[in-house]
Amino acid sequence: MNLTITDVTLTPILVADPPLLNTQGVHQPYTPRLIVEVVTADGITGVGETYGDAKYLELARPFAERLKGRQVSDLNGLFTVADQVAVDASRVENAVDVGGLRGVQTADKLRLSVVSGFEVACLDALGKALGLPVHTLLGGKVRDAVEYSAYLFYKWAHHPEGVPAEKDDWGAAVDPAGVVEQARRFTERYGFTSFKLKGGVFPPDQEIAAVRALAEAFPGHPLRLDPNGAWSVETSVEVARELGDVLEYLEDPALGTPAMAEVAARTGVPLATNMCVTTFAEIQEAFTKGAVQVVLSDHHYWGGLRNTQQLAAVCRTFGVGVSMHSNTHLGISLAAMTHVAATVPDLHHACDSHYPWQSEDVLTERLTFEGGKVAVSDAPGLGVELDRERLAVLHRRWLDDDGTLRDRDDAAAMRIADPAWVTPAMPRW
Ligand SMILES: O=C([O-])C(=O)C[C@H](O)[C@@H](O)C(=O)[O-]
Ligand SMILES: [Mg+2]
Repeated sequence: MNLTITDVTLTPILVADPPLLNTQGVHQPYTPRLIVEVVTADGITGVGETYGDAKYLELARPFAERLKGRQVSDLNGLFTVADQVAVDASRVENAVDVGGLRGVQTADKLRLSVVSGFEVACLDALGKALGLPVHTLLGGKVRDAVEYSAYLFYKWAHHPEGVPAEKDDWGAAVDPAGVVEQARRFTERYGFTSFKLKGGVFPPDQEIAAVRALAEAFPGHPLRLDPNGAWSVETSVEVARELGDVLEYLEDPALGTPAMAEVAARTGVPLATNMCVTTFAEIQEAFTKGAVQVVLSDHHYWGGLRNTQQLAAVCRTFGVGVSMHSNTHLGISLAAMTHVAATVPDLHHACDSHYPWQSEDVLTERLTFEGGKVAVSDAPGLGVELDRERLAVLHRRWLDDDGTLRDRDDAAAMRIADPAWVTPAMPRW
C-alpha cells in the first residue's frame, strides 16, 4: 500500500443558500465552500470540505502544494505544514470572521479552518486505503447514530426581487407563528426533537415570544436561543429570567468571555458558546471564570476531527458540556461531523447542522436524518461519494461570479433590501 499523496485538487464552489437572517444581516443567495481532494499513489481519493472565502483559498493553495510527497497518514504533520504557510496581515488586522459570528479573526483560526478540510480528506483517503470507516480511525464509535437539532432561522420567503437565487419551499418566518410553522416542517421532514432559534434579529421581547410559542407547541422539547452576542449583560440576564424554565441553554447571549462570565454568574441557565471559546487558547480564561457551560465544537474552527476529540476531552475534564456548532455546509462536512460525534462519549446535546437548508450538494447521495439522527456510516472512509458533475456545475457558478459572492457578506446582502443597513454595533440591545 502506498499512502503517498501524489495530487491535491481544490475546487471552490458557490452553493445556494436561503435568505436566513442573523444579527449581521442576511445570507447571500450563494455561499462559498471549498472542496478538497487528496489522491494517493495507489489512486485513492479522499474528500474534505471547508470555508471557501478568498482568505481561506489563499492559504489552501500553498498548503496543497506542500502536501505532495507526504503520507495521508501523517495527520500531525498537517499542523507543521500549516505553520509554514504565511497569513497576510491584512486578513487578520481588525478583522472578524464569518460575518462577525465567530469572534475576532486570527492567523491561527484561518490556518486551522484550512487544516480541517485537509485532515478530513486525508482521513477519508486513509480509511478507504485500509477499508476502515473514519470513526474507527478516531478510536471507534460509541453510538450508531448522531442526533441533530432543528436549526430554526428567521427568514424571508425569498431573496430580494431581481437578485438571482434558487427558490426554497420553507416560506417566511418573521414572527412566533412563522417560527413554530418552520419548526413543524423540520419535525415532519427530519424528525428533529430539539430546536435552536437563531436570534439577535428582532428586539428580545419578540424573540422571547417566539421561544415561548415553541415551548407551547413542543412541550418538554429542548430549546435554545442564539443571538450571537447581540445583547448587553443586563438584557441577557433578563432574557434568561424570562425563558429559564424552557431553555436547554442560552447560546452566546453577550459578546466575549468577561460578559458571558457575568451573565453566567447571575443566572442558572447554562450558557453555550461558539464565539468566545473557538480555540484552545481561549479555554483557560472561559473555564476558570465559569463563563460557559457548553462548548459548541466545530471541526472547521478547531482544526479537524482529532482536535475536536481533544476539545471534548478538555471539556470533560472541566465538567463543561460539549456539542456541535454549524455554519452553512454540505454533506462531506455532515459526514465528518457525524463520524467524530460518534466517538465523543459524553455528547449530551443534539448537534447543530445547517444541512437541511442546503438544497444543493456535491454528493451522489444526500445524507438523511431519520428521527432527527444521522446514521453513522461503517463504509470505508467517510462513506460518501463525490458527484463530479454537480461539483463542476457549482464550480462553474463560482468561476462565473464577478467576485461579489466569493466572500460571505451578510451585511452586503442586507443592504440590497435595505440600503441604509449598517452592521449593528454590539451590544445591539
Ligand atoms: O451558532 C452560530 O453562532 C452560528 O451558527 C453562526 C452561523 O453563521 C449562523 O448564524 C448563520 O449562518 O447565520
Ligand atoms: Mg452560535
